[in-house]
Amino acid sequence: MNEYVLRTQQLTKRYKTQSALDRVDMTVRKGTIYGFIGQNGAGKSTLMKLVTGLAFPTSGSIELFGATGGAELNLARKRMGVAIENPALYPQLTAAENLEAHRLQQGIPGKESLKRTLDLIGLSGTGRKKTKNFSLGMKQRLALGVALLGEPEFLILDEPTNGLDPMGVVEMRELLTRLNREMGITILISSHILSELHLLATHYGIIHKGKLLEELTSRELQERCRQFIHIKVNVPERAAAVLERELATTEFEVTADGVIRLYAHLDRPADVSSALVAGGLALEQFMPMGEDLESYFASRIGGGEHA
Ligand SMILES: Nc1ncnc2c1ncn2[C@@H]1O[C@H](COP(=O)(O)OP(=O)(O)OP(=O)(O)O)[C@@H](O)[C@H]1O
Repeated sequence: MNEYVLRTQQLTKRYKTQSALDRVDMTVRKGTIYGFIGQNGAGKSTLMKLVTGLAFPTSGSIELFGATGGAELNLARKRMGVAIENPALYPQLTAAENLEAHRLQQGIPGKESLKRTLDLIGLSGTGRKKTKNFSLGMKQRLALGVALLGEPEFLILDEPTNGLDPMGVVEMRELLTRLNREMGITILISSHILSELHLLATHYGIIHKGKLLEELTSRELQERCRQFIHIKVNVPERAAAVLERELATTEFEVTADGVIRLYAHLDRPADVSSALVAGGLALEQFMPMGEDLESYFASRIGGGEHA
């Protein structure tokens, strides 16, 4: 899919001497869920504020639905729903009353959007319960509801899973997945925890100290975090033949230095080593390896320190 919802070019924001965003080229394609990952202070909120018009760039450009500036860009912003930082929820009001207050503030016609939105965010059963008595997960979903009132094509969500318990994270993930798959809404979502966006995001951008270090698809991330058994033997070609013949697998690769990475039989390491030894091979190294998501993230931003 090559239609862009958002593209930034060399987008830069400086606060006095502090550089919050440094020449960021970001691309969000239509229909995707873009996970924007970075530690606290990395620049995630700053980018979102620039895109939504809550702050102005020092330099660089923003293209939203093909619009690049002035009135055209402001018009394009109307196709966007936004939840950045703490949402302005009124604690004394119910979920429906909160939505109604925001509907009026945003000038969205028609009350019918209230019921539809409440159903969508799973809060239609909360009746007279005041928002102050909601769980954090419910408050986050209500904030999402506010962003959904204007039936946006593009949602920008700043850390909507922040502070949620694992169940809350799953609920938010399911809801966002539904919005994306069933309603075709493109989503830009930030988090400082990569694994929270796992199973949700289709694309990732990793930001560190204001610089976008990398953009990659979830498939590329999966490949990079793939688990394998690292095998070093005296005769790699014979080991390859043993794996194919005795363990009926071709899911391995032999690296240039003769190390085998076996991606299958990860749950049966004893069977693998026995087969190799029975094939007359001497095992020099044999260990499970691979990065998990968080260590991949740490290795990327660790590298960024020296960039
Ligand atoms: N209004 C401001 N004035 C001065 N510096 C700011 C301002 N807003 C942000 N910054 C600085 O810009 C940098 C990026 O901040 P930003 O809020 O974008 O990070 P973030 O990735 O969203 O992190 P967090 O999750 O903590 O919000 C930080 O160093 C921050 O201190």
